[in-house]
This record gives sequence, structure tokens and C-alpha cells, in this order.
Amino acid sequence: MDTILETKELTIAFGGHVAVSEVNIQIERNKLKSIIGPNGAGKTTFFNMISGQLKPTKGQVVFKGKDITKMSPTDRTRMGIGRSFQITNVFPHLTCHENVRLAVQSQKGIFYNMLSHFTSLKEVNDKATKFLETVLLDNKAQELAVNLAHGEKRKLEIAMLLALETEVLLLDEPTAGMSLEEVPMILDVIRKIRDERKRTIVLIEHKMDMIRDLSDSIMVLFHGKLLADGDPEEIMKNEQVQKAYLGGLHNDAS
Ligand SMILES: Nc1ncnc2c1ncn2[C@@H]1O[C@H](COP(=O)(O)OP(=O)(O)OP(=O)(O)O)[C@@H](O)[C@H]1O
Repeated sequence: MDTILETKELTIAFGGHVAVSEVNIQIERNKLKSIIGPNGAGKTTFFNMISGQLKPTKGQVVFKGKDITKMSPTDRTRMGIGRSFQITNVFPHLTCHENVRLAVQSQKGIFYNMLSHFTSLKEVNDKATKFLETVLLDNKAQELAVNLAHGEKRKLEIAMLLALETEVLLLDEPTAGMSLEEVPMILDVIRKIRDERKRTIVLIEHKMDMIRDLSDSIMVLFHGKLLADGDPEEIMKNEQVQKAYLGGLHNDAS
């Protein structure tokens, strides 16, 4: 397996409560892995340790063979791990195209500072257009961000994440708060990025149909522990997984 991201015995305790316990997982490059589990299973906490918002009590996060456990969230983004909510700088009174263009420019600032003055405005503009096309938002390029529907804002966030050239996209419930009509749009966007096979996607999601449809593999957390990890068919058939969900512990699998 071509592993891009790995956790080793990853553990965190809040006071006496162990929220994530000794999770060993390998995430394959350019594939889509979903994380599922009942409410409170530790999914977001696990994400926070990968992105650097939380430091583990024990264990390691390894990215492209390098131990990044002690690195800050900003340094991890620079290395190529992007999380959607890190895009706090959506400027409401700039257009979608201008917002993505700023992300393209900031990526260039970080990585190609020495060359930045050689980069033509046209190249930056074209890149911004390309990322808006990827997230199916090119028809709103000249719309102010403030006027976007909720689902469209999430698409803009993903475009900005792509513009930062992150190799790993961490998406925490991208459909949360969306209307029923908006969900298929975001699904199309994620499927499109997956099918390009240029990025690794790690997705937390409660919508089972969506997970089954999109995932190359699924890991299941239960009470902070890794209950199962495998391909979607295997996971859906797994008796322990079914018990964890059917035991009434999960109230929003749909
Ligand atoms: N900062 C914190 N301090 C104390 N306890 C925390 C903290 N963050 C998370 N927890 C606890 O860790 C456990 C796991 O929470 P987490 O939010 O990771 O679960 P989750 O699987 O993402 O749940 P959901 O599906 O409801 O979002 C919960 O018991 C939660 O109360």
C-alpha cells in the first residue's frame, strides 16, 4: 500500500476520559477513506489530532514518513494537510473568483516566494477559474461570497482548500447543515476530486448512502477505539459494526 498518512497508537485523554485510544491506521495516497462511528465515538477528536488542533497524550501522526506529531496546524497545512474549517478567510464582500485567487496567491507566497513576481496575473486567474470549475461553482465566479447559499459556501471553501494545493483534504461532515437539494451537489464535487486521483480525502460523514457510494475504505470508531477498517462491502457486513449501530447508540445514521 502507498501510505501517505499514518497514525500509531494515537491516544488522547481529557481528564480521565479516553476519547481516542491507541488507533493504528494507514491512509492510502489518492484514495478516499471515510471515518464513521456513533456520536461521541471520537471522530472529530481523531481529525483534530491529524490536523494538529489537539496534541495526543500518546502515539504519533506520520505524514509521508515524517513524524509530525509535534508540528503546529499551520506547518501541517504548509506540508500539505488541509482542513476545510481552516479556511476562515472567506471574504464575504469579494467575489468567489477573487476569494479563490487570494488562496492561489497565498499558496504561491508560501511555496514559491522567490518566484512570485514572475508569476503572471493570468496564470493566477486561470488557476482560480480551474478550481471553481472543479467544485462546480464556475457559474458563480462573479457572485459575492456573502450571497452564496450554504452549500455553495462549502463548495467555495473546498475550492480554496484545493487552491492551497493540499495533498490531503480532511472534510468533517461537509454536508452538515445543508438542504436536501444541496447534498447531491457536494457529493458530485467530492466524487470529482476523488476521481481525479490527485488528492487523498479523509471524510467524516453520517450519511451512509453517501459513504457507501464514495469510499474506497471505511474505518469505524467506537468508544474511541478502532472497531474495524476495510472496504465498504466488508464494513457494512461486519457484525460488530452492525451491533455498534443497531445497539441504539447511534441516532443519526441515515
Ligand atoms: N476538548 C474536549 N474536552 C473534553 N472532552 C472532549 C473534548 N473534545 C471531545 N471530548 C469528548 O471526547 C469524546 C469524543 O468526541 P468527538 O466530538 O470526537 O466525537 P464524534 O465521534 O466526532 O461525535 P459526533 O458524531 O457527535 O460529532 C466525547 O465524549 C466528547 O465529549
